[in-house]
Amino acid sequence: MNDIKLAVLGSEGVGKSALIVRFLTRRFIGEYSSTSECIYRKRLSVDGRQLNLELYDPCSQASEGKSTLTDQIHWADGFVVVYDISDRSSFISAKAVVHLIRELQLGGAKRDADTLVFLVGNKQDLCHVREVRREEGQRLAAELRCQFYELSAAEHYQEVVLMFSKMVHNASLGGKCKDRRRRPSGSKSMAKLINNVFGKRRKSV
Ligand SMILES: Nc1nc2c(ncn2[C@@H]2O[C@H](COP(=O)(O)OP(=O)(O)OP(=O)(O)O)[C@@H](O)[C@H]2O)c(=O)[nH]1
Repeated sequence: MNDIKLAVLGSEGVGKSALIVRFLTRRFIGEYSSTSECIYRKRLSVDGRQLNLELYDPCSQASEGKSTLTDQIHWADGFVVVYDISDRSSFISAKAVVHLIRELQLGGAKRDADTLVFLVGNKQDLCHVREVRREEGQRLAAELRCQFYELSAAEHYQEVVLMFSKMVHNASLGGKCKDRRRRPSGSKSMAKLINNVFGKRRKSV
């Protein structure tokens, strides 16, 4: 069975956990406990093939033994790089992350690399306080050779599932799945994912 490793990256509070939880549980839950980075696992069937999906959710807070962004990029097959459309600084961070992915991929001769980086503008429901125009996201994605999505983990279940499904599909093509790489850190089961919910104290939007 093949493993697909996806990293969901982006600056603090952009909604990385929210997107992952939406995809894995169908639910949007306002607050998440994530004091440590983690990997969630899901078994999927794609085009009749059984796949083990590993989804890496970094924790933005500094913690001892935390993997570096470079470790995370080396580990993953595909990347969902998230920014918050109501926070321009998160857009600038997302751009830097995609640049780093491209830089580290240069030596790696990864095939199909263009299809394995998605730029995602999250929190589309906050368009009344938007700081990043959709066209800017589209332009950046074109410049960086990424696929672009603008959506809302809070309001768009189908879009979130479609986005992750497309990434899984892309990563499953062409023998992209790597076998043994160092895991960025610990892993978590679905039970732990559920346990994380409600634990984190954070300002709601
Ligand atoms: N309005 C709105 N709020 C969202 C959306 N997605 C996430 N949030 C909120 O944004 C805050 C941060 O969400 P998280 O999923 O914890 O963000 P994160 O990127 O995992 O944050 P770190 O783990 O600190 O890096 C929470 O209060 C969420 O409820 C969205 O689509 N719309």
